[in-house]
Amino acid sequence: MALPVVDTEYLKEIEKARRNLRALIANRNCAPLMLRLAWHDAGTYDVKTKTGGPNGSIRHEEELAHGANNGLKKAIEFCEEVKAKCPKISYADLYQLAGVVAVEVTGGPTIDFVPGRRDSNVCPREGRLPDAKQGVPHLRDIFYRMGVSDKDIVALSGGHTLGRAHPERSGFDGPWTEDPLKFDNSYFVELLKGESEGLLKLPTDKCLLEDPEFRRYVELYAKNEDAFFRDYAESHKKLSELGFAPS
Ligand SMILES: C=CC1=C(C)/C(=C/c2[nH]c(Cc3[nH]c(Cc4[nH]c(OC(C)(C)C)c(C)c4C=C)c(C)c3CCC(=O)O)c(CCC(=O)O)c2C)NC1=O
Ligand SMILES: [Fe+3]
Repeated sequence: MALPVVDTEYLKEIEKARRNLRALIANRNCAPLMLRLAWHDAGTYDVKTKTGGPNGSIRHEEELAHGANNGLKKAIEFCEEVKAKCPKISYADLYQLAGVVAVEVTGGPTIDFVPGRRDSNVCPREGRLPDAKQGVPHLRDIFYRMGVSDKDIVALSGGHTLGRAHPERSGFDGPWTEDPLKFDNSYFVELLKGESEGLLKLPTDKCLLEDPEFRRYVELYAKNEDAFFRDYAESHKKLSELGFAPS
């Protein structure tokens, strides 16, 4: 698929899509779902083969059918409403813009968004996203394959400040924090507090406490929300631009 030409016309379309996404996310309360959609499209990147990544391929049935993507069809349908009003935007840009807007409207950091991602019809094989039931070695295998660092792994896991797990989607149940629609550093505060009635901790969340390299960032972010916001914004941008060299 052709790279969208990022001219003033395209930039105007991006801003129109941003406004529509703000309205959609506010009206449907779907910020967490949209953030998960953005990650699941971007998180398939393989830095060695330069395949996968934020290229809109998740819109295809083949990839939506992957186990880790259970429940994301709803997010794809929500984005179709915006695409209908902003036909020039690539799906790749639309899904990443949705993730940026989801963080912004729930009180998180402003994330720099550079448009121009190309859509792909090639779906990566299942298994590129992390398996929530595994631990430290698996997390590093998956995220190093994307080409990101230990700091990125911890900062991005903080995205679980939003939303909840659903038994019919992943088999897990419940929110990670007391306010699943507020983007803040409470994910890390809860992680250090230990088990709390009604709050979820995935094995991949808990394992961040086991490894000293991960744990030092958990402790920093639990103490210093500004540091979390700064590092999260940087890691979010990095993941949303994997394989995409902004022109
Ligand atoms: C670091 C490893 C990691 C794993 C294994 C992971 C797994 C995971 N993430 C979520 C939901 C989930 N995940 C996320 C952000 C998210 N997810 C994600 O991991 C990837 C994509 C790399 C797997 C990243 C890097 C981010 C960062 C922002 C949100 C906002 C929600 C709530 C969605 C909702 O409320 O519907 C579920 C529950 C799905 C459901 O039942 O609805 C699971 C099992 N999330 C992780 O972080
Ligand atoms: Fe997640």
